[in-house]
Amino acid sequence: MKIKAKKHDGTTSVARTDREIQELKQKYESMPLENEIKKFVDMPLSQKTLKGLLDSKYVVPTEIQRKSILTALKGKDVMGTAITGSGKTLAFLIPVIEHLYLNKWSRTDGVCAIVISPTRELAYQIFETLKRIGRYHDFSAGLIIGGKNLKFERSRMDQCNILICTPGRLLQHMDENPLFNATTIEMLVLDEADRCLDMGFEESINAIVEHFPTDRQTLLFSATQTNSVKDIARLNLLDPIFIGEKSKSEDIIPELLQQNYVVMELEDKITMLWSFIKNHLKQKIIVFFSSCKQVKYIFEIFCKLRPGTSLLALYGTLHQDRRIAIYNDFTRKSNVVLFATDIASRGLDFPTVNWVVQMDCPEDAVQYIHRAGRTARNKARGESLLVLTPSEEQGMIKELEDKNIHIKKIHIDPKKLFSPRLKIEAALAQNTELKASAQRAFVSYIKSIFLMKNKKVFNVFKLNLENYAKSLGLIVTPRVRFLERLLKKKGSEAEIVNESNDFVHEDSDNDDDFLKVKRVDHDLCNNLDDVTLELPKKNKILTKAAAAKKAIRKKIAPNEKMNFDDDGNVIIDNIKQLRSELPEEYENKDGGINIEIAKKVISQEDKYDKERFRQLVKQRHKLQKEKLKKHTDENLQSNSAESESEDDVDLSWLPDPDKIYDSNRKADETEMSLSGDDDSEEPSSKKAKFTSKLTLSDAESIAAQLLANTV
Ligand SMILES: Nc1ncnc2c1ncn2[C@@H]1O[C@H](COP(=O)(O)OP(=O)(O)OP(=O)(O)O)[C@@H](O)[C@H]1O
Repeated sequence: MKIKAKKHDGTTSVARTDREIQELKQKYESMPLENEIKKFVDMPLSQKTLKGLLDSKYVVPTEIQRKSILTALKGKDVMGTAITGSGKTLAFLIPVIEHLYLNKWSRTDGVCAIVISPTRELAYQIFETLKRIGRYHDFSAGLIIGGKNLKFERSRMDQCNILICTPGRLLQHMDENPLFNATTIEMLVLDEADRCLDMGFEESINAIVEHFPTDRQTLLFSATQTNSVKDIARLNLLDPIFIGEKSKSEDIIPELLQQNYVVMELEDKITMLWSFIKNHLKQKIIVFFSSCKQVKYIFEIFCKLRPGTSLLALYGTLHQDRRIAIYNDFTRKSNVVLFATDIASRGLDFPTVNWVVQMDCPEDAVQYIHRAGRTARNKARGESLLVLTPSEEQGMIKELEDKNIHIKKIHIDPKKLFSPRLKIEAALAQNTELKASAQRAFVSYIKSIFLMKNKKVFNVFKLNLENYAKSLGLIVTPRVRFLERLLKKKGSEAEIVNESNDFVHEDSDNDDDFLKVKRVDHDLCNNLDDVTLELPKKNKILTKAAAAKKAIRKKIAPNEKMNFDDDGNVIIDNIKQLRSELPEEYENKDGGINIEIAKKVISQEDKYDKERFRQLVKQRHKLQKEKLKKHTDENLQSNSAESESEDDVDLSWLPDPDKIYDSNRKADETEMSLSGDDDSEEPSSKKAKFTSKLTLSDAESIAAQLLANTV
């Protein structure tokens, strides 16, 4: 009975799914108009999707969702632009889920949709949203980002129906993973499309798109526009539908975002930031800097000074797991300050951020919009503060106004500023690592300014480096070697400024490799998404193998050691001359190593080596024998001399030795027989002095000597 019920249930569920799919397809043919849609339930969406949306408290679609979901469900290509925080993620995730559902995609069918995001954090965030709204569906999804276990991803990738990836990592899998089959892909989504399509990811995206079928559906979303015509051609978009307006400022800046800027000298920025944090202890704040090293240093020093609120830091050189942990930590907390580089500027949706502070002037208006857009999301209030130096003010404000971004200048009450300078100096005096970190931050900021494109805004020679160093707690201004070298080479500041136009900043520990092409082409690097390609070649370390190869290539004969005698003639070592002919022949040949010949050479040389060793052993034995013979001859001579002297002396008056030594005779004989074969090098007379049992002849010779002395 139970089994029957199960079977019965299963059959109905399949039938119900089929029926729902049929109904949805019919609805697609007569899509409701945009203004008829008040809630998600008014859209032709599957029950499972609607349930997922409802669970996540998404009831009323935002404008971009209303427009683009309906268009995308019809299978059209979409280029969607809407202000930051307006809900673009759901605008593409819902059509993706529905496409899989309507086409009855199952786990065994392979990858159907790929969503590409320029940063790992954003990919992670999209993946989390997908998990929430797609929880009632049976598809599988995978997060493919750099810094994660490549092997694990590789083994699971072909079982995923939806992949959320960063471009570099996706390309790596496409190139190296035989399990990955791109021909099944029916949908491609680029989130932050303008960033994905700019020169940093250009080649990666081109290479990725090449693998995909051309009849796929493509959805592009961003808060800022792409170079549309060129990109449409690159991505093979087919009559794309443009959604979103581009000209008015209210279309790119959230309504409830209050935008301010303040002008101050570079050396006052730290004081301002410290005071700002102290005055906003109960708020959630993101502070943007232009380089990892600045973020790292400010985070370290402010942690030491304990401002009285939680501090976090997010930058690209952190380990991926740490990055995700910090992301989650900041999402969860409400009174917290996050110091970040621009990896946090695009797409990240941190709830209820009160303030965005841009400590370093953004590269351009687009970067300004994305940074500022981390607050005032989805019709919430938020404030942004841009900090400019006097030399940056005019150029940057003009650039923003050109994009219809109107921003209010404010002045900070000097009474509200508390300088942490003395505390910072004291902390640096005690901690050399912190001091080194400050020096790195100093240099990386100078580099960032030097490499910025817009020279009307950024001019490194207008900075007061000495005062800036002091504001970081550095008594001595660090040397900026690359500037010194360039000044020496070029002669004038103006020329240097022009030269730096083609490059932008990237962190580096080494002053020598600071010039890097803006935003590396990611297919060239293995799995990272924010690495840069170096232009000048580094001084290569010359390995022994490389030196040997060079010598062979240039036909340089290696040196040979020669020994000379006192007359200046070469000493020829006969043993060393023993060599087989094969190696000589082999050495004279050009070209690489032939393993087979090399083996033969080794075995031949081995024979000669053994022969050489045998001869050496023979020589040694011969020498030992000669030495022994010489020694025995000497002993014999001394014994015969003794016996001659015995004959000359009259010993008849002495007592009979046989009687005296009779008792010991046996032992003496034994002793003699043992020592008789002894080939030790000590003369027997000397040895007798040290033994208590003397031989007969020794005892007699001693007695004779004693007698001679007494006479
Ligand atoms: N229909 C909706 N109802 C309620 N909240 C929504 C709805 N759609 C999106 N949101 C919420 O709005 C916030 C912003 O959404 P999302 O991150 O998708 O914006 P975005 O347009 O992609 O922003 P960005 O341009 O910065 O990437 C999120 O917290 C999301 O949960």
